[in-house]
Amino acid sequence: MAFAFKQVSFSHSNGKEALKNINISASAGESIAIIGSSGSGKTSLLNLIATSLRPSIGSISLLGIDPWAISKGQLRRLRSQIGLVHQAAPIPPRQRVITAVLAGRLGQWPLWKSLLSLIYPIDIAGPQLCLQKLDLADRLFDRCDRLSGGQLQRVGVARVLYQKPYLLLADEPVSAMDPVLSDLTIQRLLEDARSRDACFVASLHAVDIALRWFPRIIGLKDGEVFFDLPASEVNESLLQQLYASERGVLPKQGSVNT
Ligand SMILES: Nc1ncnc2c1ncn2[C@@H]1O[C@H](COP(=O)(O)OP(=O)(O)OP(=O)(O)O)[C@@H](O)[C@H]1O
Repeated sequence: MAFAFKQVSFSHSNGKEALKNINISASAGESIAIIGSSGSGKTSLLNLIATSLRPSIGSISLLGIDPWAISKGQLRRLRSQIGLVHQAAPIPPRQRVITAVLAGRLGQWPLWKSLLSLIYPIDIAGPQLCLQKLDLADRLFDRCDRLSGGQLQRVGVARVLYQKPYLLLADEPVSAMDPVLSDLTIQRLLEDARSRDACFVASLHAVDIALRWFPRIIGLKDGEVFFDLPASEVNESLLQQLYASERGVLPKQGSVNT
């Protein structure tokens, strides 16, 4: 089992309950898209899998391990097997692209190697290959603040491809990309996960991309699992209900991006 949530609820420090009674699990090699309105809990869910957040209630198992019942050293090792593509890549602006990609393995390397990689690129071919897959190899030595939003997002994706985690998570990984690059990037992430039997979970606002590429779709609504279905069973009526606002105002027919 790649991950399992048992009766998990999560509240932010201000008391806002972002997730309620979540019971989901995924096997190695599975690819899942999380969809739902803004504020439905997608980022909170991914951050719980990434161990950036701890459940308020319930339990989580990641790669067969309870992350909150192990030592700090064991948690560090577990985290090195979990890769998260953030909504906005947390990359220092003056950093070179190659250094930003190398950072994917910081958690797997000894301290001396990690520190050295921040000063001197200790591997060039590895990051170059990851960037090549995303059509960005020509920017290897550029500074990150010279890149467009979509290019920077691809650096974040290249970093996780370089990391090769068993749990590959992505929070809106293609939100700043054009349709062609969005498809290419999602395809690359899926190929990478499948080739290593890793579990891939991505949150997406673009429902058409979710349905086109992912075999399993989880719809979150107001912090709860509204549906958890094969993509072939997700229809327009379910999507209308998923995205209906609390005041009952439905998006017009066909306005959901399928
Ligand atoms: N740091 C925080 N402190 C307090 N409340 C938060 C915090 N982060 C998120 N929330 C709240 O938790 C709920 C879930 O937020 P979350 O970011 O998980 O949603 P989301 O589905 O990822 O949204 P989006 O699609 O807009 O990124 C929302 O009501 C949000 O306002």
